[in-house]
Amino acid sequence: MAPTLADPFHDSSALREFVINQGNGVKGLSELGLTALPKQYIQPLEERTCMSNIVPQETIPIIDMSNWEDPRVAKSICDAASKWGFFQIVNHDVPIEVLENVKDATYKFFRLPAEVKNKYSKDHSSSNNVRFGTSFTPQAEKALEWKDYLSLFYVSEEQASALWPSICRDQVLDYMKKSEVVIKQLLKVLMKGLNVNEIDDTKESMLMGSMRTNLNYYPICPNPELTVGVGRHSDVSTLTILLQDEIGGLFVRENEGDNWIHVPPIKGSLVINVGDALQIMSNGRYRSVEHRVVANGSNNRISVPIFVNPRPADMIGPLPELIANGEKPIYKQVLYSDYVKHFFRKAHNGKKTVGFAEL
Ligand SMILES: COc1cc(/C=C/C(=O)SCCNC(=O)CCNC(=O)[C@H](O)C(C)(C)COP(=O)(O)OP(=O)(O)OC[C@H]2O[C@@H](n3cnc4c(N)ncnc43)[C@H](O)[C@@H]2OP(=O)(O)O)ccc1O
Ligand SMILES: O=C(O)CCC(=O)C(=O)O
Ligand SMILES: [Fe+2]
Repeated sequence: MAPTLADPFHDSSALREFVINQGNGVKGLSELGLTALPKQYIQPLEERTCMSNIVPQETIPIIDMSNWEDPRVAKSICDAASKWGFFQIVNHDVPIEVLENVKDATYKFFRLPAEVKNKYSKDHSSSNNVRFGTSFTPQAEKALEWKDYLSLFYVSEEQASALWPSICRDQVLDYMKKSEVVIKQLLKVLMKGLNVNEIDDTKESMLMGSMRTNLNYYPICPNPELTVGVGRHSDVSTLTILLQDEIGGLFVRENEGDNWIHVPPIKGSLVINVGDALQIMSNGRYRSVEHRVVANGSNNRISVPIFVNPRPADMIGPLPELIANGEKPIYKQVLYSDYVKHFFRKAHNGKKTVGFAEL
């Protein structure tokens, strides 16, 4: 039964019950028509987005992928990965219908009744490879985040057929499959920029041996200025390929300072960012940069990142080619699954995860 509107979630166990245990998520909270944000979502002042720190005149690079092998295009990709850690690509090979279909499928999944979505929650899912959840790591967070998600770890078509929700399975598989071409193009260019001219099977596994797609849903929020959609973090991936809708709200940190730059939605584009695994493998030459998502008081927003990762059992560290060239390693070898577990066991705290691999 839904709680009444007069201070319905003063008691945190009632909030947990409604949002997490019953699978209503923040979408369910939003649809109750609350007039004030429950206190559990109020972020400390320093974590809220302050408009005076937004630099409206700055923008991350927009790169046309139609001539990706042209040395000037390749240079702009490597420069963007070193300077910004973020860029948008246009004229890539992922068909627009594939992108529209996965966005439609995302809405369809989140419109399912709570009890159906809840079959995929941490407590009910038959596999760790499919997880419906809310916030980031609710058990470790002092303040919750205003986001629900479905996370799908790809093992095989057979496993996806058996375990993934049928309402979005084919559209997510198609998006992942069609994105592989551009992922390989980007990795080829980025490796060449490090003088790594051959990507053999071992290297390919380390760069893109496992993939996870998240469907993110950020519902309308009663007091968006008091909370966040996603707190400051860097991704633990090699690369992230992010599809966002037309609403906007993703911000990227500029040069480790206090300034944040908006990533404007561009129809048909994909946002690319370097993750911690590539920062570590490139010995810091490519940067995984902090980003965050604001909450929105007027519109629901969705995004669909594909996290391109090493395999959980891979040891990652600075690439041997860089060290053989006389470069001093700044990271040690770490087991990727240890790195990921470290990330998920604590609340979002900016760039601190990479400290786990520092020498
Ligand atoms: C959710 O909001 C997010 C997510 C993000 C994500 C950013 C990324 O870069 S995701 C890419 C992560 N890497 C991978 O997908 C590699 C593949 N990972 C795995 O196969 C496994 O998770 C493992 C690393 C091998 C660990 O397996 P296992 O030993 O069986 O342990 P698990 O129970 O699977 O997980 C350990 C611990 O982490 C939590 N966790 C794992 N995956 C997720 C997930 N996708 N979403 C949420 N939480 C996850 C899990 O709950 C476990 O915690 P316990 O408390 O149960 O110990 C960026 C920003 C966001 O807001
Ligand atoms: O929704 C977005 O724009 C970004 C989400 C994000 O940073 C993530 O899921 O890691
Ligand atoms: Fe992210």
